[in-house]
Amino acid sequence: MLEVKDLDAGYGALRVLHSVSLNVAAGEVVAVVGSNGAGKTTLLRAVNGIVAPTAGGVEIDGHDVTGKPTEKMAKFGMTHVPENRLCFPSLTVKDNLDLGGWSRRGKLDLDPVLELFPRLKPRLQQVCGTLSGGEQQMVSIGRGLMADPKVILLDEPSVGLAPKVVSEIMTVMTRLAERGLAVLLVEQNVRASFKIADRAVVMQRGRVVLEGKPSELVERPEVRAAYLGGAAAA
Ligand SMILES: Nc1ncnc2c1ncn2[C@@H]1O[C@H](COP(=O)(O)OP(=O)(O)OP(=O)(O)O)[C@@H](O)[C@H]1O
Repeated sequence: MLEVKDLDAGYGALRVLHSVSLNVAAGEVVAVVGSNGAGKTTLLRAVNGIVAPTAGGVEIDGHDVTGKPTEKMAKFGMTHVPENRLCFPSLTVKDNLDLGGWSRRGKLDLDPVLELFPRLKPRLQQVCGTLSGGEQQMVSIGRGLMADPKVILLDEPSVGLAPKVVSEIMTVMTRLAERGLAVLLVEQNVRASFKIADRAVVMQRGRVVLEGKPSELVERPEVRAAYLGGAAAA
């Protein structure tokens, strides 16, 4: 579904991504982990065209979408949930969600989002700024889903959330894959993301250095030392 081939990207003279390749099939969750500054956020931005790739390519379902503007990406079925919980604080939950459906043809349908996040149902008329951090993250993901994407890119959805909410959000990743989406998940929370990911990619200094099933990667001493505090993932 999503194919990233030899992608290079950066900011001005700073080259951040060096020939990054990965793919995500429909119904699969792929986690991208790596230390601060490894280039994970830049990877999602380059895949989504917010940062223009300088080499390499991005395909959705065989269509070349490299560097296309956001509205084109949405039309091809890609949605990006950025790190900073995009939630318009003075708008209601419903208005926030409806805004996410701008690129969609036909009628807006809140039901698939409310089915994933039942907690939002009684809060549809509440303004987003008064929600808890976890609920704001649900709105942010829900907004992305309103476009009815085939591919969803998520940048650290668990950051700053209580463990119970983190596990709720991770369960949603699995449910999205069950609905047939290709899920590309950037996470600092390696333990939580490895529990639900089908495959994982480890990035260092803008390069993919390891790739495999989480169950295989946790056996690697370098992965344990760097990301799991020396112990295997529970
Ligand atoms: N807008 C920008 N302008 C210039 N340099 C940037 C910009 N955004 C990121 N960088 C640089 O790109 C490199 C990779 O940053 P990026 O945010 O992609 O890493 P990351 O792996 O997501 O890190 P973190 O886990 O800390 O969020 C860093 O050296 C960073 O300083």
